Amino acid sequence: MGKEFLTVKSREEVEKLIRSLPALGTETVKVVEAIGRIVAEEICAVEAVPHFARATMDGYAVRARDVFGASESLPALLRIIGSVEMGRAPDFSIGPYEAAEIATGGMLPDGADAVVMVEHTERVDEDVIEVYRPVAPGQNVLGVGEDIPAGKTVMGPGARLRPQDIGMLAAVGVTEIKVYRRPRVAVVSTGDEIVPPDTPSPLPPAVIRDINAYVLSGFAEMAGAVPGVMAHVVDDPRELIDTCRSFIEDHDVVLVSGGSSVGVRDYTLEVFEAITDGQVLVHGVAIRPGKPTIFGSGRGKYLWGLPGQPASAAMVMVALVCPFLLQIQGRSPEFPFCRSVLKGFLTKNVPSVHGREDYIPVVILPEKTDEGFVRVEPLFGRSGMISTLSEADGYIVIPEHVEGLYEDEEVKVYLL
Ligand SMILES: Nc1nc2c(c(=O)[nH]1)N[C@H]1C(S)=C(S)[C@@H](COP(=O)(O)OP(=O)(O)OC[C@H]3O[C@@H](n4cnc5c(N)ncnc54)[C@H](O)[C@@H]3O)O[C@H]1N2
Ligand code: MOO
Repeated sequence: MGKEFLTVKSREEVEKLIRSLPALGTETVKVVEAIGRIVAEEICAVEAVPHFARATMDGYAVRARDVFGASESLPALLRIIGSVEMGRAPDFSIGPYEAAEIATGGMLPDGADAVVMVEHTERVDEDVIEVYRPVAPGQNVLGVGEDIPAGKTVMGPGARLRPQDIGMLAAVGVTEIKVYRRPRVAVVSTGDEIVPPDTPSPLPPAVIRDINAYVLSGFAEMAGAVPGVMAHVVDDPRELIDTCRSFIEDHDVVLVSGGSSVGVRDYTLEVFEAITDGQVLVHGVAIRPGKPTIFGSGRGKYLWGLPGQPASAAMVMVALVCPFLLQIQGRSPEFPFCRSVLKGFLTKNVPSVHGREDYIPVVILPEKTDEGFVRVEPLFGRSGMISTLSEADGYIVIPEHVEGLYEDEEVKVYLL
């Protein structure tokens, strides 16, 4: 394969390719350690939650028919026959015109079908209460299986576990769960001009501190991957091949930034061909920034070559690499990647070229329109700048065949 972009693909074509990739595999983990993980099995509730009728208010367990029509002027009189202990099944049952003290979460005694709140009663003496309000059957009670019916599927493959889902699993007694394996991602920055961030000031001339390794690793972690090694190699094909070969041994994915273009010192393509036995699936994508993106796979491992310009590399992460990382974790990804989506109106015209999908950083202005919609200010920084992205709240996407957007046009903002 030559050094030209022989196979520039549309973003949709690359998306289709990514969506066809299998998940890496599964592992069983403790539920308490599973926050953010993607579920790989179906979990059913073996028993109902709760498995007994529980009070949802502090008060008295009663038979609803005994307090029917009760009021301030005509209270119902009930005899107290006991007190429900928390965590224990009552050893008595409620008969006609009887009641038992019960706290929120207590088990309803047999015979009772409702709870009257303590504030709607008055103690007449040791054994008798007056009830001033009626209750309907089931009122102030959580019935058997009302939270989770027995046999219900509580979680299925592809779900991302949030704290509330961990709680659901705890409620049904599931303490271990099969999840998809998280990809381990190594990041390699290339370029003779790149020095580590801890290089003290004043920097020698013609060098810059490594930005991309940190940006790429951070995005990979946001997409659920395990950040692995970060390294820098100079522009030497042998060294890049050796580094990638060694990293791919104990990582699933290697991201290489820089050297993806067609310059004489751009070796990434050669490296990919050597490592993936020629399985370079993508060399060039019709997105801006990010055209010189390379993607290859072989023997269940993946290599991405990203443009060196920091803003370009970051945009390729959100447009393609983060969705890819979700796909191989068994989660059907959204394209592009973001934390959430917001709609708003543009404050300015945004030019775009036909034939490439454009990713443009934006800020959300603090003041809203009269109708309460957010105003979206495009940032026209250059790809070589990191400050634009750091300032941005998110980005907008202009489709491939649209030549720009107008001021006041409605846009979707992908928040980061
Ligand atoms: N004649 C042409 N020149 C360039 C073209 C083109 O089409 N024709 N495309 C430009 C675009 S757009 C991009 S993007 C870059 C892609 O270049 P490479 O992927 O080969 O990346 P490099 O040349 O290695 O680096 C580009 C730029 O980014 C800086 N860089 C690289 N790595 C890092 C890092 N880890 N941290 C911070 N900055 C980094 C590097 O110093 C360069 O300034 O090519 C354009 N040129
Ligand atoms: O194509 Mo470059 O990736 O715009 O910045």
